[in-house]
Amino acid sequence: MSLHATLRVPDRDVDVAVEVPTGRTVALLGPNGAGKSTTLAAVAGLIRPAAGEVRLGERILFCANGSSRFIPPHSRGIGLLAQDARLFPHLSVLDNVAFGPRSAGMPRGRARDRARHWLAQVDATELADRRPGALSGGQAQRVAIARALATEPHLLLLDEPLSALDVETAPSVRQLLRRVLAGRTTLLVTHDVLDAVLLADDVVVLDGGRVVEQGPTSRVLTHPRSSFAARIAGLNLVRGALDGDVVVGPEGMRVAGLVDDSSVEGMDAVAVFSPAAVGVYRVAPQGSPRTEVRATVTDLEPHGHQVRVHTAYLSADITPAALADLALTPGDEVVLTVKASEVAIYAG
Ligand SMILES: Nc1ncnc2c1ncn2[C@@H]1O[C@H](COP(=O)(O)OP(=O)(O)OP(=O)(O)O)[C@@H](O)[C@H]1O
Repeated sequence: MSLHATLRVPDRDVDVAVEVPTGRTVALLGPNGAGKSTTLAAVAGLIRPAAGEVRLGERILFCANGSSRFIPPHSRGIGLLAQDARLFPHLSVLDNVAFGPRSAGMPRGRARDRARHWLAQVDATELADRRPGALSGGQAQRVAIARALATEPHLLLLDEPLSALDVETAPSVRQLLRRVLAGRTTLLVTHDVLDAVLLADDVVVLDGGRVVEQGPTSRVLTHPRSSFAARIAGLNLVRGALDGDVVVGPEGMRVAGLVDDSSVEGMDAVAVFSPAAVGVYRVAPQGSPRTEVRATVTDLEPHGHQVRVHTAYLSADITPAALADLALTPGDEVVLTVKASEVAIYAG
């Protein structure tokens, strides 16, 4: 069933429209305070927006446009999975998973059969008799996934489902989610680009309580139009007006590149390029490319086998040997160069 949500929560300055087509997974991405959790909470019915509508299939779950309607969370046909498993400590794993169907009126035996089915789906059959206190974080999250699915919800809401897991456990739970989310209508809040790539068909990027970008995951990450999407995709993005084949960005920064057909002179455009395409120099090199930016190093961080040099607007990846040669530290002035052939320019 598809989700259509338009939500206005003025006291949090959130005003968004989000759609999840039937059987697809949409990731909500964005910086801290962007409005992701607020959007999820409003769809789940945990908060009541001042205006808007939430529709799941043909059913109106919430409406505050003229008429008024508010279906409580437990009657929405929505499964919610939070960061931590939040299992009932006094119930066995089996009864935790059977709890939803039981609450919906299913007889105990059938509810337990259904719970066993879903525990098998998440590779947790052998945990059925344990208490939640005797589970690892990854096991508990598997059980929580089974519990969310056991109610056979029309929509699944996932709020940073892997963020409480350690780095060894997260990949296997991510794989499990990839399996169980296939063909399900799901809205996923995440900070992690891997979750978006591996789990989501489409992404919606929020910033400051507004949708700033949306589209298929692969397009948003290869051709970002928002600085947040560019950052998580590990790309540099300069936004500005197009002047010939140059984007004129903040503080007069000029970045030349290959202009996509859709870009039109004078309109807002973005120049996008990899940090690996950026050269770093103490003094401007002879015969340098047309893009040359003076900048101050703000930070240095390891990045795979390279070092990522951050400045106010751009980042560059250089080898440790080059770093040693340049003897860079934060606060140093550098010249950054980018070849136009490495820069994609398109409408912003
Ligand atoms: N319980 C609350 N009461 C009032 N304002 C809130 C509450 N929770 C969040 N806010 C505010 O609403 C705005 C959106 O926050 P929200 O938690 O939805 O963002 P988020 O994108 O989920 O952020 P994060 O990634 O940090 O979880 C922020 O300005 C935040 O300060």
